[in-house]
Amino acid sequence: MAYEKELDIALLAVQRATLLTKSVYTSHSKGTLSKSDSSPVTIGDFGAQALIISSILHAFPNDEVVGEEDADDLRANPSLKELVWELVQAAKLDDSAAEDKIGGPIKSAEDMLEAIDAGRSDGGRKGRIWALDPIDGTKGFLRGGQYAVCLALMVDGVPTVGVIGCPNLPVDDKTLLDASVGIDADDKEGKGVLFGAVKGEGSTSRPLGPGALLDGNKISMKPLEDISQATFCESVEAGHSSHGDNAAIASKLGITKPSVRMDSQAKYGSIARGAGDLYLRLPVSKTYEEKIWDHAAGVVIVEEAGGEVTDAWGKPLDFGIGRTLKENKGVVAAPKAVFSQVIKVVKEVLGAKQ
Ligand SMILES: Nc1ncnc2c1ncn2[C@@H]1O[C@H](COP(=O)(O)O)[C@@H](OP(=O)(O)O)[C@H]1O
Ligand SMILES: [Mg+2]
Ligand SMILES: [Mg+2]
Ligand SMILES: [Mg+2]
Repeated sequence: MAYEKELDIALLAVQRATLLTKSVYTSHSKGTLSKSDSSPVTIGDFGAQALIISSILHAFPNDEVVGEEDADDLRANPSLKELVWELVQAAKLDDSAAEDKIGGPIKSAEDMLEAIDAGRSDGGRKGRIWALDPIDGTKGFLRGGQYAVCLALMVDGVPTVGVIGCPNLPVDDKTLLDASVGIDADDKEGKGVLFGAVKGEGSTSRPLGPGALLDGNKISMKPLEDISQATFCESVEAGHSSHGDNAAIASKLGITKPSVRMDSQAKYGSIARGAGDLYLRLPVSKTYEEKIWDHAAGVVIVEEAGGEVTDAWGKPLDFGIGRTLKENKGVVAAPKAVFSQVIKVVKEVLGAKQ
């Protein structure tokens, strides 16, 4: 299989990072800071970014990484740095051969900061660049909702390998989406899924536990004969995606089921395994640029499960122009068979607002 080693390392790296995020999820103190754009970041985000970048650079020392976070706040705040360092030291895979493949423990707190800062690549159209979202859906993570640890390898600007770890999603691929999946989520018995995909090779899911070492189950989007029967998902946060526009689109498509709101790229994983059908992310702000790490992994997983993903105007997402998708607005994902029907209505709704 193409990119077998990359997928293997990415699965193990995400697996290990979720050990850390799960311990923060259930802890009272999440060390939350507010970033310059006033979005939240926690000790879980920093710790997961350190672990994953150190895994990737151990296996592929010449690759670049575009990571969401940087270590400035930790360098300025020694006690916060110490908290993250304790978490990072505690996150270890049970299987020692697997742990060795991703380089074993990080050696020192300074190495940890350097690993976090190795995510400062500007991205681009040439070569091998990983896009990393150490915790996607940080607001969900803080609220007790869904969140995801997301990693993708882009080759010459094209998302080629994608891995998403969702500690709070039901492990069973057959669990259909309803409102309960998105709210009051936990990682108890029967929860935790690891999605993986390689371009041209299909998408899989497996249990997030020690499951990174098992073969994945093939997943695919649900065949949808009648679009009015579709279940669509969208962000919980109304500031991230326009609930009003999404609802207008659903209604024009004849969809009567209420939307399923959930945080993070758990939405991409869910529709890829047929638990829901459509993902609508209609822009709220005219100036916001979607970040490549919020979509790269999800796009490979949905495309390889039989879906199509474009922006809200039907334009292909361009991951090769830097850290953001600045030439795109919004995101729409749907099964190939109904994609043109969906995008036509999305354009009508957006066009009416111009
Ligand atoms: N105005 C905005 N429009 C769209 N997305 C936004 C946004 N502000 C923040 N985001 C992004 O929305 C992501 C979460 O998406 P969702 O709503 O689907 O859970 C955040 O990822 P992080 O949580 O990794 O910061 C953040 O990058
Ligand atoms: Mg963030
Ligand atoms: Mg994100
Ligand atoms: Mg994030």
